[in-house]
Amino acid sequence: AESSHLKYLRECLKLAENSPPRPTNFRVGAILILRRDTPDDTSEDDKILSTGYTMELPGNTHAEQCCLQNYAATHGVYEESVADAFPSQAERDGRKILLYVTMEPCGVRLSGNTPCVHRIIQTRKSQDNSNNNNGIDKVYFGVKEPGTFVGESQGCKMLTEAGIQWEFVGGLENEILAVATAGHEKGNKKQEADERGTNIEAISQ
Ligand SMILES: Nc1nc(=O)c(N)c(NC[C@H](O)[C@H](O)[C@H](O)COP(=O)(O)O)[nH]1
Ligand SMILES: [Zn+2]
Repeated sequence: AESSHLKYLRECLKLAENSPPRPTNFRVGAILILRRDTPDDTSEDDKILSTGYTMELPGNTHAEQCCLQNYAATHGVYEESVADAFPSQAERDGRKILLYVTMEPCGVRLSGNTPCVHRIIQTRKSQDNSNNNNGIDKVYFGVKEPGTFVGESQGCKMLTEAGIQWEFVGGLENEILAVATAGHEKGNKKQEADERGTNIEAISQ
């Protein structure tokens, strides 16, 4: 059977298809989920906490940003303190808070808006500064960010430096890139090679 990781990345890819194609960003989908992150990968008590896709919310918004903002809005908190509304340790019952996203979270954005890695890190700084780390435990993504806009992506490194686990899940790269770059002008052989090339190399933690 297909791994749950690929199952959820396929769900994220479906979300990404709702995103309006633009030459200036990527179409990405994200799902925030509560689940047991067990090696055998089977768990019945998964709970979807929120979803998001690029430009779902007004403005130049990213999938991960919309996912967190949607959760915050439905729980009556500001996005900056979204983690305060995350399930308590008791409610989690040993499950982890995972973020599935079709593309590596951005470490820098050409627009200068807050990168998604910062938003993910922010969830682990709970208001009362207790180190109960009630934030996102791990990020799963299906492609490294291509070099189109920011060159060598820094997202993974920044997550590692912040002590947040991440894992690249192979198998959907071509589909994810095709959706992500639908708004990019075709025929630019250099750009296409660049966008495809970055995902051939293996990604190591
Ligand atoms: N992980 C991720 N989720 C998204 O929803 C999205 N659009 C990107 N895209 C990354 C890319 O680096 C930025 O889109 C460009 O750097 C332009 O920056 P803006 O998006 O205009 O802030 N990356
Ligand atoms: Zn982003």
